[in-house]
Amino acid sequence: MTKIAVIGAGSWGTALAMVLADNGHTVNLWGRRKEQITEINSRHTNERYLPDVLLPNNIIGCDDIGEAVKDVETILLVTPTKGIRDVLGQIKPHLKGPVLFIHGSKGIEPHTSKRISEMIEEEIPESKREAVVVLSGPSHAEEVCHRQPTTVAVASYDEKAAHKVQDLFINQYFRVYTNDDVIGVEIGGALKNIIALGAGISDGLGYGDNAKAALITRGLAEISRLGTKMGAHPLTFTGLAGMGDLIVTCTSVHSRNWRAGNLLGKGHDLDETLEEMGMVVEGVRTTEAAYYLSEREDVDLPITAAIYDVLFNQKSAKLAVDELMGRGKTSEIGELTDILAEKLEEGNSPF
Ligand SMILES: NC(=O)C1=CN([C@@H]2O[C@H](COP(=O)(O)OP(=O)(O)OC[C@H]3O[C@@H](n4cnc5c(N)ncnc54)[C@H](OP(=O)(O)O)[C@@H]3O)[C@@H](O)[C@H]2O)C=CC1
Ligand SMILES: O=C(CO)COP(=O)(O)O
Repeated sequence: MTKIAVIGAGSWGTALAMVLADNGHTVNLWGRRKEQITEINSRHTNERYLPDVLLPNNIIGCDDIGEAVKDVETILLVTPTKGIRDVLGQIKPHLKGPVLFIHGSKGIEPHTSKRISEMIEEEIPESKREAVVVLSGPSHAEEVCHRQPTTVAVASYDEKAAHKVQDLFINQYFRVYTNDDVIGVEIGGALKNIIALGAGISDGLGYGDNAKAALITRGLAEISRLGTKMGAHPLTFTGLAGMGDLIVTCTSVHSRNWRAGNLLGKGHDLDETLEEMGMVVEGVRTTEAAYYLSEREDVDLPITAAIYDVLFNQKSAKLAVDELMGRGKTSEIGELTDILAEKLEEGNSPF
């Protein structure tokens, strides 16, 4: 059994710590608030993030990040994307030998447009990294913490590391698949949050299931286009980190992105919405990042652009939907096949 540091004691960090603890590993769960760590160690609860859940005794709360990562061979990062570089900076001075880095966060950094694995590679010297593995898929913490059947993908360029992480997490309620498409798994997990905001907006406006199915499907089309252009395997988007996570995030009341979108669709502005949520809504910053990626990669992302205007340019949600529906005529898969043809012509086959 292994000793693992989980960095981020929010809903997802705590739920993943529970999976690891159920598998017999000792988990140092780091959070930045002393009172939360005292609660985890004395009452074995994390009421703010996972109400009414009893945590296994082999989860040890730490508010000192140096203590949390001391003598561990594996570090799982699960803070919101905006905190990733900061925690990596705090961890770095404490690393003695190479460590296996896993991350379960879903986002892209605005302005740099970096994926989280790229941030890890930038912040942690190669000599201190055994490998980087991404964990993503349709997995609401609220269900995982009740040990409800859940599936995820773990992706790494290092096949052995992906299998190691599969072995760390897999159990009877948490089934883990490996994948070697790091770009696809990260892009799918991050961009589905934008589409979930859109699904929430659509529901908030009172539109029905047809509109939601359209958003999920055409959302998947634009995620696949951007991801494939960036070097992902297009089939990854039909899998757990693509279609799987889109379905769960666009249709579940657990989704913070869907709930935030729902408030926006009902007429609340962005500040009111984020204040009401009180938990991370990754889709907001990821919309900004994807908007710029769309320009950089020259890939049309009409739903993302519409949501960008609703979030940052005060466009009314109703007008954004009207404009999306009134766009010029296009074919369903033509743009993706053009991207694939271009890749093949350049000798950059994603297959
Ligand atoms: N919740 C879920 O079901 C899932 C979430 N994810 C992803 O996991 C990541 C974390 O989400 P989740 O756990 O749900 O978020 P929560 O909002 O539930 O919790 C966020 C946690 O991160 C801490 N935190 C916030 N900002 C920073 C920062 N700048 N530096 C360090 N720590 C910080 C918070 O601390 P404090 O309490 O002190 O504010 C809190 O412990 C996100 O990228 C999300 O997309 C992925 C799959 C499922
Ligand atoms: O990623 C998630 C489920 O797979 C969680 O989504 P939210 O951040 O929208 O709650």
